[in-house]
Amino acid sequence: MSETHVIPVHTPSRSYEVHVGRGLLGSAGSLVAKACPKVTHVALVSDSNVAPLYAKPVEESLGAAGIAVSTIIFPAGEEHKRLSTLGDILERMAQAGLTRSDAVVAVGGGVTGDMAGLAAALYQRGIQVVQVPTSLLAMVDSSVGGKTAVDLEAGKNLAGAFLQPSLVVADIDCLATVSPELLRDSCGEMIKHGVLADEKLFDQLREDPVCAPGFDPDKLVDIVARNVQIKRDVVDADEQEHGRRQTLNLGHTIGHAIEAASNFRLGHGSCVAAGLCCVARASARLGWCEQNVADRIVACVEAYGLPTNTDIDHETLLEYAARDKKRRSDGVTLVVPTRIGAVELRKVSLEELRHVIDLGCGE
Ligand SMILES: NC(=O)c1ccc[n+]([C@@H]2O[C@H](COP(=O)([O-])OP(=O)(O)OC[C@H]3O[C@@H](n4cnc5c(N)ncnc54)[C@H](O)[C@@H]3O)[C@@H](O)[C@H]2O)c1
Ligand SMILES: O=C(O)C(=O)C[C@@H](O)[C@H](O)[C@H](O)COP(=O)(O)O
Ligand SMILES: [Zn+2]
Repeated sequence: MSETHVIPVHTPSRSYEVHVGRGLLGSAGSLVAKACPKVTHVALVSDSNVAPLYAKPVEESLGAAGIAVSTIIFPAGEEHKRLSTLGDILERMAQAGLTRSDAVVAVGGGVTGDMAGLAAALYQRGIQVVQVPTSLLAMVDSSVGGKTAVDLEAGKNLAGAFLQPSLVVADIDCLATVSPELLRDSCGEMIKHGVLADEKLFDQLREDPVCAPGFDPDKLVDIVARNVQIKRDVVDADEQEHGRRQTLNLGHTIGHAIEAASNFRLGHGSCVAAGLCCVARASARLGWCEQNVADRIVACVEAYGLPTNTDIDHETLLEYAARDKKRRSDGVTLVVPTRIGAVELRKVSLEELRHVIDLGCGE
């Protein structure tokens, strides 16, 4: 059995620990009690797929630590990451009698973490949240860094807040119940991390695909921890995305557009993978990186069986991409790979973005 990694995060608004290991759900209660000593009651928020699998062990562990639990379950799926579901969660928190000294415990994938985190940010103007990610994507990305949001008709994550968690508990054993498709989808964000910060991780992911059947869970603990460190380094340096944190959006300008335009038919990680390939191809054509960089990225995404392009028409992609949160009056900041392990931010006008989409998403 591999060791548990404890990764400290230090942002201006909060410092906390991310625990990554195996068999951690049973310790969730004592970890919460230590990280949030004043909390006596939590709202455990989970979706309709994850709750039947993992709510009980977390409830029991919290109970054993002397913490009362009110469980709130919402219907699973990105299509429910909406203001209406958020409103329902908030009403149920109020009915349960949560006070400002209580907390939310999010048990689930990125949708649960984003929505439960936003509920915590809003409830009585802000209470603590603990993230217990159960999808690989949520473990390596969404549970860390404090971005919370719901989608609007106009696009992804357009209403949200920053709220750093007080604790993250990532139990790799939860991945045993994840479908091969979801596991593959989550790898999109890990490939992104390799491209933006760590060539060694990128090569490791390429040579030994994490989504292959029977992948060693102990090895996965180390890989998840490395991904968390990459994200932590960026979030520590720029909590609220004034500069460097925008690099974590690599692949997302086009990826989010694909996700919203396809009405969430494809998972988030798959859209990021396709968006990453598109921006890499365009970058090579524009001389922003060597052709070999784009070829390696596309080959890695292909090795995971993830999409490397989209058939959505370019006008629609541009429309959604223009509503991106990196849009300012004079254009959009695009994240561009310069080599494997490094990226740069490039300000492009909407006309230039149209050209990037034409070059990157063409035949
Ligand atoms: N806040 C951030 O920094 C951040 C970062 C990346 C992605 N995100 C967001 O995260 C979301 C995608 O996350 P996701 O892929 O986890 O989606 P998700 O939460 O919808 O989970 C995908 C599916 O897997 C199920 N599931 C989760 N864990 C499971 C388990 N252990 N066993 C069986 N089924 C399980 C869920 O019920 C769901 O049906 C998107 O909304 C994306 O925008 C946020
Ligand atoms: O944490 C971040 O910062 C990220 O950009 C991570 C992304 O993987 C994630 O999908 C995030 O939710 C996108 O942020 P958004 O601000 O573009 O919605
Ligand atoms: Zn993402």
